[in-house]
Amino acid sequence: MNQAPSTPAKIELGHVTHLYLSATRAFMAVRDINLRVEEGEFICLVGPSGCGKTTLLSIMAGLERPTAGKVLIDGNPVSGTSRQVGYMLQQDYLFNWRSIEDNVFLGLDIQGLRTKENEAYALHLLEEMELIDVRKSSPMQLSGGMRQRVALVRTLACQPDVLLLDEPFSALDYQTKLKLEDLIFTTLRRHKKTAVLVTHDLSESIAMGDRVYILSRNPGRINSEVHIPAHIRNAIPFDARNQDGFQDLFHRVWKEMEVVSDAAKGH
Ligand SMILES: Nc1ncnc2c1ncn2[C@@H]1O[C@H](COP(=O)(O)OP(=O)(O)OP(=O)(O)O)[C@@H](O)[C@H]1O
Repeated sequence: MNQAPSTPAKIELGHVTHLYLSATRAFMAVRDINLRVEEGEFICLVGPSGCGKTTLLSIMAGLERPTAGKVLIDGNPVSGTSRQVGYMLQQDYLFNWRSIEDNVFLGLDIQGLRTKENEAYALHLLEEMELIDVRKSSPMQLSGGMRQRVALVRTLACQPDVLLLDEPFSALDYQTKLKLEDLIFTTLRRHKKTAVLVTHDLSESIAMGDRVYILSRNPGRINSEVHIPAHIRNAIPFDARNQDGFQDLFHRVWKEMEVVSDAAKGH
């Protein structure tokens, strides 16, 4: 992770500004965002509602083209969606009339990647996620946590290098969320993925991330960046929360959030 600055970052945003334009107004969602995510890093974006977290993920995914600034993956400009980047959302978007396996294979079909080899890889992922026994079931028969695991398998089956995760745990009960955090963390590490997680849960951001960016809003800007020490970032999220220094980091991020939230209210 300590690469020379000349090495292209896995993801780089340089002076990114984005305006949403409508017939009557131009709204600046984010302004002058600079960030670098190295290969294999896991970074988290936190900040008050409306600070532009989802906008930044959409820009990284190539779904939105920024009004100004550069967006690079491996040093190459992002000009649209690519199979190199996987996107996972709070909602799982599974089709209830298709089996779990067929939902996963559909992801491969859409990307034009349906080969015997990739099907076998998808089944291997279903096995890793302890879903192989339910592969012929309908998503309707699964719990919320299982459905999110299927959504993750569908994303990983296309073998993206980069995973963009937009509040993937927020619709789950607390226990399921903690288990899924651990599973996703270990899976992404094992497969050496680069990840960007958007979350409102500060504890989750510290437990999962190598670094946490705290954004302010109106317009969205990076307010600060917190580096998570190795003994916390290398522990699985559940254990990370019990490591020395975790509470201090939580207070630090909490205080930063208060600053940006007060600023947004005009205090
Ligand atoms: N398509 C759009 N058209 C106009 N404004 C938009 C559009 N999408 C987002 N916005 C505005 O841009 C700002 C940033 O939105 P965004 O969804 O990126 O924030 P967020 O930090 O992800 O919010 P939340 O935490 O509530 O999900 C908000 O003020 C939002 O209302």
